[in-house]
Amino acid sequence: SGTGNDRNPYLGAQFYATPYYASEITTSINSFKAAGDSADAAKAAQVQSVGTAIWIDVAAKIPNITTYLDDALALQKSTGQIQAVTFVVYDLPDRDCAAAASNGEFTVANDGLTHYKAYIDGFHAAFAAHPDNRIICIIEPDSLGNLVTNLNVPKCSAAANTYKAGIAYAIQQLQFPNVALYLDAAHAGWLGWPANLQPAATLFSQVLQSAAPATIRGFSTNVANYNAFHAATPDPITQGSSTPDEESYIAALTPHLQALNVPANFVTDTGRNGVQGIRQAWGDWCNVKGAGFGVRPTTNTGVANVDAFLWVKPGGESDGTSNSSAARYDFHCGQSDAAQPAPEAGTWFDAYFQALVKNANPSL
Ligand SMILES: O=[N+]([O-])c1ccc(O[C@@H]2O[C@H](CO)[C@@H](O[C@@H]3O[C@H](CO)[C@@H](O[C@@H]4O[C@H](CO)[C@@H](O)[C@H](O)[C@H]4O)[C@H](O)[C@H]3O)[C@H](O)[C@H]2O)cc1
Ligand SMILES: [Mg+2]
Repeated sequence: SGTGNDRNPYLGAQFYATPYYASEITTSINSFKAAGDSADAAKAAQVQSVGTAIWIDVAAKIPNITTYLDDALALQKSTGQIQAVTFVVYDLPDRDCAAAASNGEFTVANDGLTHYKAYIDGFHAAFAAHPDNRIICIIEPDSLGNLVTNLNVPKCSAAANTYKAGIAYAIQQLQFPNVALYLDAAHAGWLGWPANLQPAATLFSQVLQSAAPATIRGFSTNVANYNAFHAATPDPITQGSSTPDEESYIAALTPHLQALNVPANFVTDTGRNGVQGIRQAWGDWCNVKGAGFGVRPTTNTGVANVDAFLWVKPGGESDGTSNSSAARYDFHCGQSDAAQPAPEAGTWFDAYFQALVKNANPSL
């Protein structure tokens, strides 16, 4: 199809490290230094050069796309190395419909699809002006997962058509020779269950048919989650599942996608999966205590149809507030395995970042 979806976009490229994440980390470097912990301060400094995805979670951040692409282009020219820049498209109306922590700015009731299309048009314009960058988009984490398992949640069922139309529009508008798209496929503990697997593949296929002839590179898994890619021994919480890790989930999903002629390449988030056995239940997702940075971004995944391990969720940015009186409080963020006190989703959680550094596996 002559777009960036025809090949692994990360091959031969550096994983672009954003100045923004580096600046957030400076806060924690200073915390380590203030505690006289120079060793961990040095480890934290290493993380400043690890590539993470850039979450465009509000329309006000659309100008950032150009800022980062210009910065990455300058870096390409000065180093002679291609910089793969990964964005997360994350602003659907009634976003995060089965939770409360990451509710977005648009609603279906308030003409959300119109606003969402304008948001996507902002990506289109920025990408059209940057033909020399290597660009990847992770499209709408959790969204289709919610349409597979949470249509019983009124907010999800009411938003279903808007999610599908919005995602199809995004796929159509983000077709460029230098852009690769990965649609979010949740994770092993969410859609890996036999009851969810075929419905997920069918839904992905339907969305792609509505976007045709526009296409994607494949799917992202484990975004903002903690699952092992390859678990030496299954985490107890996965008891009874035939897909106890991301590798087995991807292996199980792939034939369902191939049967529907849907591209079956993947990227998996390893940004917070260095430590297993830390969750009380597989559904626990909020600021899980004991988590550590996982395998650094690489194309050496060991699996032919897994293009790369990425750090999609920037470790250290909160999953959600633990303040039970806050508007966006979600009870998962107040559970026994959730680190507390935690700030609002997306804001810097210094203590959590410090723990990710200490618990990193492989170690920093
Ligand atoms: O034995 N069996 O055969 C069997 C069969 C079916 C079973 O049921 C399955 O159980 C699973 C595990 O509880 C559930 O998975 C959880 O679903 C939640 C949404 O509902 C997800 O939460 C999201 O997480 C995101 C970050 O990942 C956040 O960004 C986002 O804000 C947040 O909302 C959890 O990750 C995810 O782990 C499935 O729905 C459910 O169908 C269970 C057993
Ligand atoms: Mg979230």
